[in-house]
Amino acid sequence: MTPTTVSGPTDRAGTDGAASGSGSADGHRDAVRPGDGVETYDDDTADAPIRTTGLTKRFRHQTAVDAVDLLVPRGAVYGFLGPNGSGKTTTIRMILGLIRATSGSIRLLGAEMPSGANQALPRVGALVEGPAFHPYLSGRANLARLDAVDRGTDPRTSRQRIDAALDRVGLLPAAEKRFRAYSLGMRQRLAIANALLTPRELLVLDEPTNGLDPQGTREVRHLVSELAADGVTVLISSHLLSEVEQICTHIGVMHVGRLLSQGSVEELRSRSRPTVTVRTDQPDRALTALTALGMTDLGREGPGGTHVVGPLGEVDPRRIVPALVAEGADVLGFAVDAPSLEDLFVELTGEGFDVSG
Ligand SMILES: Nc1ncnc2c1ncn2[C@@H]1O[C@H](COP(=O)(O)OP(=O)(O)OP(=O)(O)O)[C@@H](O)[C@H]1O
Repeated sequence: MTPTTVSGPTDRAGTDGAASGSGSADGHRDAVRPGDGVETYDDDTADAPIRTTGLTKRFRHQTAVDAVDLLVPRGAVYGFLGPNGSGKTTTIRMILGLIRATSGSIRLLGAEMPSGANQALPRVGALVEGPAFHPYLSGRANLARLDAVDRGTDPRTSRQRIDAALDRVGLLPAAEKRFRAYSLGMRQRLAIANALLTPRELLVLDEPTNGLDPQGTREVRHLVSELAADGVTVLISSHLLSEVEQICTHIGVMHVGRLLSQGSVEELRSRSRPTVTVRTDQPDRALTALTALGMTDLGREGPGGTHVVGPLGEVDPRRIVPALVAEGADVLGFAVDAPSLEDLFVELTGEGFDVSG
């Protein structure tokens, strides 16, 4: 694949033609998607930096992206998640005007894409597949080279902007080191510095932690958090939930071209139902006690059916152990577990995220 960066009004943007059927996604707070599992946002999303409506891309007979209504609110760190091949990169490339949508519409920082590319893209820093860095040039010289070919930037301020970007990603002390001597994390931070050569309202990072070791992943995560704290909206794609979960305010889950779910992390977590597990020698009594509290869908698991398990529902967990004791059920173990986001996604997609990296 050809390495690509979009960092301002490049001549790639928008040259691939307009999205067909591109009705304007107006500022209304409309339903994100009329399907199961996809949330609407309660907050005001009229100025959402990214909003797609019915975004679709077909490659010959394959529908790589299928009617996706993506909504990235201002100030969000939006984790765009899904297994390999689920359509994340294709969606991102359409948003940035790098490929033509088959149908649907895209609003990027208030501009219709790709026709409004010149208006929107200078305010977007993007990392898609990584820029082509020269191994024998220093980090600084590499940025100077890329800055020089970006016709949207002012050459007179180049040095100053490069230093600011290197400083932003913590690479100023290593600015004169050759690129080939950089660690993977440093290389990725340099790529992000390239996307930050001018101030950006929105950063679009496609798999920025791909191939990084845990240290490099932490570096990128830390950098993204800092940028978000400065008010930059971030769309970050990953096939590894665990790599981005802790920095995301919002999450969207892609699966086979469809956006199965999106919403704030809070909303998604609130959808997961905590489960109660009681380990006891008297499971029948435990079942009686829990049923009397109003719990339903209870079952017995474990060796000899000694684990009584069921959803907590509306029951106050502090009432459970006293009720069990009052019923004469010895409590050998008691737990209330909230399912992780990972559990929720397994439920949604029928598969977990690729944990092999
Ligand atoms: N130019 C293309 N021509 C034909 N098929 C394509 C093209 N680009 C992507 N696809 C197909 O579209 C589907 C979605 O690919 P895409 O790269 O968007 O997924 P992804 O979620 O970004 O996965 P990954 O994390 O592996 O990049 C895949 O089945 C891929 O093979």
